[in-house]
This record gives sequence, C-alpha cells and structure tokens, in this order.
Amino acid sequence: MVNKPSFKEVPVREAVGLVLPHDMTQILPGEFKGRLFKKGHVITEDDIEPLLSIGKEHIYILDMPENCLHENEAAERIAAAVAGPSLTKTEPYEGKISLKTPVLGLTKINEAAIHAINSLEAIALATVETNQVVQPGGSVAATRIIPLIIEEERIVELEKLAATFAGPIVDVIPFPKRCIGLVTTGSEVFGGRIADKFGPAIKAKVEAFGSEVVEQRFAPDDKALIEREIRYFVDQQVDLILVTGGMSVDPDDRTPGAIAGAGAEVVRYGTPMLPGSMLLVGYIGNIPILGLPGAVMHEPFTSFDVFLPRILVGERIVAEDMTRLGYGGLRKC
Ligand SMILES: Nc1nc2c(c(=O)[nH]1)N[C@H]1C(S)=C(S)[C@@H](COP(=O)(O)OP(=O)(O)OC[C@H]3O[C@@H](n4cnc5c(N)ncnc54)[C@H](O)[C@@H]3O)O[C@H]1N2
Ligand code: MOO
Repeated sequence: MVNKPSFKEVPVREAVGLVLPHDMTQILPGEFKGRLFKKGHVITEDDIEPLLSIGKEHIYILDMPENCLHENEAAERIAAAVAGPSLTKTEPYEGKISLKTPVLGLTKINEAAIHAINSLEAIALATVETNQVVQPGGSVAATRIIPLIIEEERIVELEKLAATFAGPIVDVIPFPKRCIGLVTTGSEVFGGRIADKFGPAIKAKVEAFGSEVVEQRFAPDDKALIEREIRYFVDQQVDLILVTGGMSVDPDDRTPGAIAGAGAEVVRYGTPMLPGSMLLVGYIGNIPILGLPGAVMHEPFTSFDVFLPRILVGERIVAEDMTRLGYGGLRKC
C-alpha cells in the first residue's frame, strides 16, 4: 500500500523560517534564467518580495512518506540506471541531472531503451542522437521526473527495465589514436598540373579525432598503380586506408576498380547521402578502406564524416548502415 504524500500549502508571507522543498526558478527573458533559490534554503523576511516577484504566493511544506523520492533523488537514481561508466553526472539543478562526457568521443545511445523508459509515467529522459561526436564537457543526456515527488516503486520499475538492456543505455566511446594511410589519385595532381587539396582536408578531419595520416602517397589514374599504393599500406598494417578522387563515372575514374583489385571486400559503393554519394566502403581483411569522392575535399560534412568516427572507434560498417543514410541524408546538393 502506497502512502500518498501530503502537500501543505503555506502562504509565502507566513513562511519565514520554513525550508524550501525544491529549487525555484526565475525567468527574465533575455536577461536571466536560473535558480533563484536552492532546495533546502530557509526562508527569511528578505526572501518574501523576491518569491512574490517570481509568482510564488504559496510554498509547499512536504510531508514525505518513506516510500517516496524527492525529484532530486529520483533524477540521481535514473541517471545512475542509464549512464555508462565514462560519463559524469551534474548536481541536481531545478530537479534535473545532466550526463556529460569528460572526453572527446562518439555517443552510443540505446534508442529502444530510451523510448521504453520514457513510456513510463512521469519520467523525462532526453538524449542526443546516437553516433554523434561530442566534445569534452558536452551533454549527452538529461533527466528529471515531472512531479515534485514520486513513489519509489516507480523508480525501481525503471531500474529493472534499464537492467533488461545489454550494456549502458547512454555512453560515450573515446577515440583511440589510429594510423591512417592516404592514397591520392588523379593524373592532374600526380603530374603536378594542379596542387593537391585533398591531403590537407583529410589530415584536418582525422586530426580532429586525435588520429594521424602517417603517409600520403600519390598515383595517376592507373588501376595497377593505385592498387600498388593500396597494397603498400596493407603491408604497413595501417589502421585505415583512404583513397581520394576518381570515384565517379568517367573512364579515368579508376578508384573503385583498384580498391576491389587490391583485394577488398566491398561493403557498398554508393550511399544515398548528398554530399558524398559516391563513397565506397570496403575491407581488406580487417583493415577498412574507403574511396572518397570529390565532395569530401571541400564539404565540411559528407557521408565520409558520418562513417569516419564510427570506424575510428572500431565499428565495422555494414551495407545497411550505408543504405539507411537516405532518410535525412539530403544535407546539401
Ligand atoms: N555525370 C555525372 N557527373 C558527376 C557524377 C555522376 O554520378 N555523374 N558524380 C558527381 C559527384 S557526386 C562527385 S563527388 C564528382 C567527382 O567525383 P570524383 O571522386 O570522381 O572526382 P574526380 O573526378 O577525381 O575529380 C573531380 C574534381 O576534383 C579535382 N580533384 C580531385 N582530386 C584532387 C586533389 N587531390 N586535389 C585537388 N583537386 C582534386 C579534380 O581535378 C576535378 O576537378 O563528380 C560529380 N559529377
Ligand atoms: O559523392 Mo559526391 O561527393 O556526392 O558530391
């Protein structure tokens, strides 16, 4: 039998000496939004005007039955039930706790688990999407309950539900440092007719994750020569091989054939995302190899930027990962 909590309302003018039961928020649009009073604050004569100015004519005096949790404690329990070990938890603020990453990493959010938990009454658990790159200090989830207090058995139910999912429900995987071999194709670059613009763009993209292009090698639009440079990096046992240019429809576009010719198992050539539709993903043994189309050279976010972080944390990309990019994949064309 659950005892119902009792809320006694006390007029603010008669509340001097009483304890505030929760954080109290002031919103002055364009000026301030935040906690004006903290939970546990003992009300003084001087607080009465500020409380009235944020619309509090009454405050609750809570008589908490043993089987109930305050919003702060409930948020602590929910955060603990869903957070992976690498995440940090903020102090409760206005009844809400945020989960943050201390390191640069890739979000891993169990979407089905988030929907299941939010289907429980009075629970709010908001997250960013899975497979997003987050900077150190970035928030990945935040939670609170909707009422001020909740029966503990509802949180126990949530904890049991969370435990039915394998692994953490909200987590961030840090990026290990990877050694990358870069093959730049194009007779116009190889022959010195134009300056290479792919190398600097790729280096900047991988260095942002703490990885390194260990060597860049050049080849003209010749299948056998491109294959030779790919094999060079296979022999070097790099962690990832990137091949730039020559990915579309001209007779001089030799890169997809060379990647296959070098022994790659091609996951898929082409993906329904713009920019970056001519991307190829394959594997030579366990070494991922990507054919990068022209847009990767000049666009900040392409299909390459979707898969690079996942590959860097060690995930193997499958064909469905590529075909599913179409929904929401029209970024720029
Ligand atoms: N009729 C069609 N036209 C195009 C298609 C198509 O399917 N049908 N696809 C388009 C897409 S998508 C892309 S992306 C581009 C080009 O893709 P490629 O990977 O084949 O690029 P290239 O032909 O090798 O070069 C295009 C352009 O970029 C310059 N380039 C290449 N590499 C470098 C480098 N390392 N440094 C500087 N500049 C480089 C190259 O000189 C060309 O000007 O095709 C669309 N068209
Ligand atoms: O493959 Mo292209 O890179 O879509 O623009």
